[in-house]
Amino acid sequence: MRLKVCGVTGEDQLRLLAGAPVDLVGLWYGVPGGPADLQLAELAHLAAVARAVGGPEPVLVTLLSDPAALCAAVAASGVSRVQLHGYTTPAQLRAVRAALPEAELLKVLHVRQGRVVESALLEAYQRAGADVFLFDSVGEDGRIGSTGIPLDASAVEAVLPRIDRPFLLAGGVSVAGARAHRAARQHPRFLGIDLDSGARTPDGAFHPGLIREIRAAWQPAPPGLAAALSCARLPVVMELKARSAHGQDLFRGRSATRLVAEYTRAGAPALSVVTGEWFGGSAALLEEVAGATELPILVKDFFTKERQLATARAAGAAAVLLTASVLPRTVLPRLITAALALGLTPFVEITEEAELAAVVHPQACVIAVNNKDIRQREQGRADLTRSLRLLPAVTATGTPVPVSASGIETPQQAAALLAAGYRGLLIGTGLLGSVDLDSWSATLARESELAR
Ligand SMILES: O=P(O)(O)OC[C@@H](O)[C@@H](O)c1c[nH]c2ccccc12
Repeated sequence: MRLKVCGVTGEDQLRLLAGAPVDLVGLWYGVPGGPADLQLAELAHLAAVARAVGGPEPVLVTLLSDPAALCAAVAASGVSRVQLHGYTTPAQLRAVRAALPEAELLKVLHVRQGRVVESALLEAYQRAGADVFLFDSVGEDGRIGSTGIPLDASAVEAVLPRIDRPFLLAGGVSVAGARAHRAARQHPRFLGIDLDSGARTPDGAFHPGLIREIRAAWQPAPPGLAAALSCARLPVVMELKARSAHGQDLFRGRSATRLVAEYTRAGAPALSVVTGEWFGGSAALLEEVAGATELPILVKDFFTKERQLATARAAGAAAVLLTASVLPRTVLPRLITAALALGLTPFVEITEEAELAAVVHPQACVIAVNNKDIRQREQGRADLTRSLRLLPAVTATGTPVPVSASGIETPQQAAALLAAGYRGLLIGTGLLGSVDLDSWSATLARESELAR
């Protein structure tokens, strides 16, 4: 995520921001009457200082849309990013694009009274050569730029399906505001945020501590389970399960935090936490794991109600287990849809091909074949051939990462399932019981290299 701080007027501010987590600084030029407006010479001087201190890169923020004036400002300052903050028309933007072919052009989209003022022109701006969009709120009185007014999330979300450029969000950006913009923050084209008043103490001074807090709050969540598995060298969801179905203690005195550290060192792309009581799990276990990792977390419990999914999400889940064999046929589709609406990946476990019929939106789900039988509380023996048998049917649903779960004990078994075409594995007991996790995962890496 990129963070831009707008309205810098002095060298001392640039030096202060060089030590803060800031990527871009906005220098105002051609903003008549604006509190941070600079003369051309000041703009050029501050841009030079910004380059010299090696901190955030400058952006020329302007209400101008005249190509000649903008060319002169770019030439004098050497700033190659231009934020067109006014009501520039697509034709004007096209002329600026032609005059400054190398510049990065950020077009501001104004949000006023619940809608994007330029909504009808989005495609035209894209065709005219806008590189980035920046949503900003307009004051009641029509004032634009650094209004401090919180940006309307639904107005932004309404137009996101139509834009194919990266975008920044601005307008009263604060720690508290991050929540309302969750959907936009998770959008693949979300580029970052732009702050002005939110970055300052009441006396107007920039405050690195505040900026750091806002950055942390707005940082998009880590990638979902499917993405994490697809990019992983070892696509193994490593599970924290306190007890086996037979009541055997699997943590053996190790804390959850310590296990998280061991799994992370072994290269886990994602973790699974069993919160179900049968397996000695609890909400406290999830809380401890969520506090100790940034990796996506799959929560394994017997979810039957939408409310439970929301609770899991709030506790830090990225994915939730939905067990096809124990959920009535009408309930599974409802829970899948509810999970997706909450931004959770449904991790749907099946044991028979027929159960796939109730899996809606398979492209957005991770579908796992459970090698044990959960209806017998996992007491029976594992049958890894079930995974091999069901793989073609699972793949045919269009799920991006078919997973084989349960009963995988050795790295050799794991490598064989990956070689057969599984894109992910879920392993608990085999890892928790191994004496040396690092060598377990090193063996798997070696075996799957050989199989390739
Ligand atoms: O420990 P194993 O055999 O590697 O299995 C892990 C996981 O699949 C298993 O814990 C599990 C599968 N389905 C569940 C449902 C609830 C709780 C736990 C589970």
